[in-house]
Amino acid sequence: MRLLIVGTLEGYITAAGKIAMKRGAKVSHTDSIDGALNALRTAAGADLVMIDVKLDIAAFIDSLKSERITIPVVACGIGTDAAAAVRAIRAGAKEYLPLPPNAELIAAVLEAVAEESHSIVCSDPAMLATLRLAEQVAPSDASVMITGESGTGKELMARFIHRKSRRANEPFVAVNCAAIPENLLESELFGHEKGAFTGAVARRLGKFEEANNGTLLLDELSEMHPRLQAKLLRAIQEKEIDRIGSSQPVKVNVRLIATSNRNLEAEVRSGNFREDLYFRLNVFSVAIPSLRERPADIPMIAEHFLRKYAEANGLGDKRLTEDALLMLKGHHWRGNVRELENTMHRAVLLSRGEEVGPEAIMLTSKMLAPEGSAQSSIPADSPVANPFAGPGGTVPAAQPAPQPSAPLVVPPPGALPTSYGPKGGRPGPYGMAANSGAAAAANAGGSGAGLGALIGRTVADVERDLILETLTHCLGNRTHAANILGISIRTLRNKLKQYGDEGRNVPAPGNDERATA
Ligand SMILES: Nc1ncnc2c1ncn2[C@@H]1O[C@H](COP(=O)(O)OP(=O)(O)OP(=O)(O)O)[C@@H](O)[C@H]1O
Repeated sequence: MRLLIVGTLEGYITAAGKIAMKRGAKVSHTDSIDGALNALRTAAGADLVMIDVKLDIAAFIDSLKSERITIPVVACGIGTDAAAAVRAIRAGAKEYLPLPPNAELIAAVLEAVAEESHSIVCSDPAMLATLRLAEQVAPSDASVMITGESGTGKELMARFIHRKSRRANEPFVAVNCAAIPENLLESELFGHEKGAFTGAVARRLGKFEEANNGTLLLDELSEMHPRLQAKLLRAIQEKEIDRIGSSQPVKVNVRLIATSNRNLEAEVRSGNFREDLYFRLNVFSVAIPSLRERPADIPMIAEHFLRKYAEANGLGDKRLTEDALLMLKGHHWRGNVRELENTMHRAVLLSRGEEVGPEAIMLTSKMLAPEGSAQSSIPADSPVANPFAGPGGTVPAAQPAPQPSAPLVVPPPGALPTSYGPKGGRPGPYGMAANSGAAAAANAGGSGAGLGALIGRTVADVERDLILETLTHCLGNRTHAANILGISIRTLRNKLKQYGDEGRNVPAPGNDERATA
């Protein structure tokens, strides 16, 4: 969940931001409406805007509409100013939150948005069986290892488990171990005391303490340096952490979920990953099948993103033709759901009228992930490809897969009293801080128009241009560029390092990315 705070919130920015971060949100801030529009147009994006009621909310919402950016806007002001609240709601704000910020109210708004943006759309028996397994283990405090190819929905699954757990009302905190350099990751996880190292100007709590009583997701754990693996193991065993520069251990109560798109057993065998840590984290193993292994999900997920991006871009209803559907079903989805999402986003922008045919479907993965690269699949015969196998085979066997039935949208479990029963409404109207339609269309159109000009160039050459162009388009924001490209941030960083070493001009990280908590 990305929250953008706009304006001064009467001096309560820090308080509101802290509450939101405790609930797992990534918070960024800008002073003005122009700054907010810039952030939403370009790299940073957001899932929710909290705006000071004193700013011109009507003008802001008009600009969003005219640029076809769909995002929920919540106005914030001093509680007693009823007239301002009415004005804000009339201008199009979804809610009015009184200041000083109230933790429960902010949590409720974040949950409502998350409910829309973290739905798992599925109908394939393989995925339904995996979900049932995740639901079974969620209420326990056991550590869970979620494996699966890049972009299969591992983080989504981690959130699902958290929301189905007894910790659902406590923070969900995610750390991407691949995105943070090793020397910063230690302080990110365990925190530091003032003066612990140059630049440590104040005490900072780490993610373990932030996630206290809740769930900590260690994303792309396989990338963690062995020295930190040892410290992590101690934290798990002793249930306490040591902030850098402190000799006073701090007790923590955290449920750990780890993800990896590498075969961690192979990493253990090759000595890159500690076996004891692997067994500590892999008490229960949930392997998400790739899209290729759950073909029945493809039409549903494609339709889901078609609706989402048509709505985000202010376009009318769209539907896929049979030919387009066949094309999607037959594709080898390297970037998995994320690649399918980007494909449907492009299709929405390229198609005219209600029907989306094959001409609007631009499949790019072959250019992005050569065989054998870090992005490529966990082999189907790998132990981690089996959803039901934990270390030592201790995991209860899965129930027989249900028969395919009506398509299901699995909302976050907090919203779901029983199992993953069908949900009436259309999935996910929120959660798409889409770029402006015009910019994205120009982008998509550009890549389509120049295909002839690519002949004669090497794949590596084209890949480099695509990556650097996308990064420039995203004003240097690595996370956003990786999302658009359908590759992991680790792969993007490796590529950028290579281009830098080759003397290419690599855009610096964007301001918003640096500012994002
Ligand atoms: N079943 C699904 N229904 C709807 N959206 C999905 C589904 N699975 C994945 N997504 C979407 O695809 C994108 C990638 O999902 P997510 O980040 O959870 O994958 P991941 O496996 O953690 O990725 P990575 O390997 O890069 O860390 C997200 O935008 C997510 O919302």
